[in-house]
Amino acid sequence: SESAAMKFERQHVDSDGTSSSSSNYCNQMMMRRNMIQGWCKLLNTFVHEPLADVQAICFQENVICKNGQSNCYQSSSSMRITECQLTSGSKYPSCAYRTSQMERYIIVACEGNPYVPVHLDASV
Ligand SMILES: Nc1ncnc2c1ncn2[C@@H]1O[C@H](C(=O)NS(=O)(=O)C[C@H]2[C@@H](O)[C@H](n3ccc(=O)[nH]c3=O)O[C@@H]2CO)[C@@H](O)[C@H]1O
Repeated sequence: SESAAMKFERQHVDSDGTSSSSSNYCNQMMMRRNMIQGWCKLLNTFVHEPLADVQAICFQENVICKNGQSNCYQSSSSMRITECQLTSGSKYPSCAYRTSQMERYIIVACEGNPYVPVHLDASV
């Protein structure tokens, strides 16, 4: 089955994707990355940086996670991201997203050996 690290990459890493201004980016990507499974995910961030740069965050600034755990890390530089936010009129299985391209510091939770991102906590 899919590891937590692989799930993180599927859900959050789109290195080649430009933070495309196409308003359809999120509608396409949420489907393509299999995130419309049973319900419409409220919010999902895609990061447009090389995988190695995203993995390196696990060795950057240690911060407290939203859930109180201490295995979260904030990127030391801002990153190109696209935020996909569910629109109010959405009804599963037709999940419609608003596509917002941004530059943000991202906060990930890391686990395992090798110590890699397993969860995207927030962007600031
Ligand atoms: N400290 C930890 N250490 C290790 N693991 C930890 C830790 N914390 C959680 N997990 C695990 O991660 C798994 C998971 O899916 N968590 S999730 O909160 O639902 C993911 C959020 C994120 O996908 C998305 N979101 C959110 C904000 C944003 O800016 N961008 C954005 O995309 O929304 C989702 C809901 O918020 C779950 O198995 C949980 O146990």
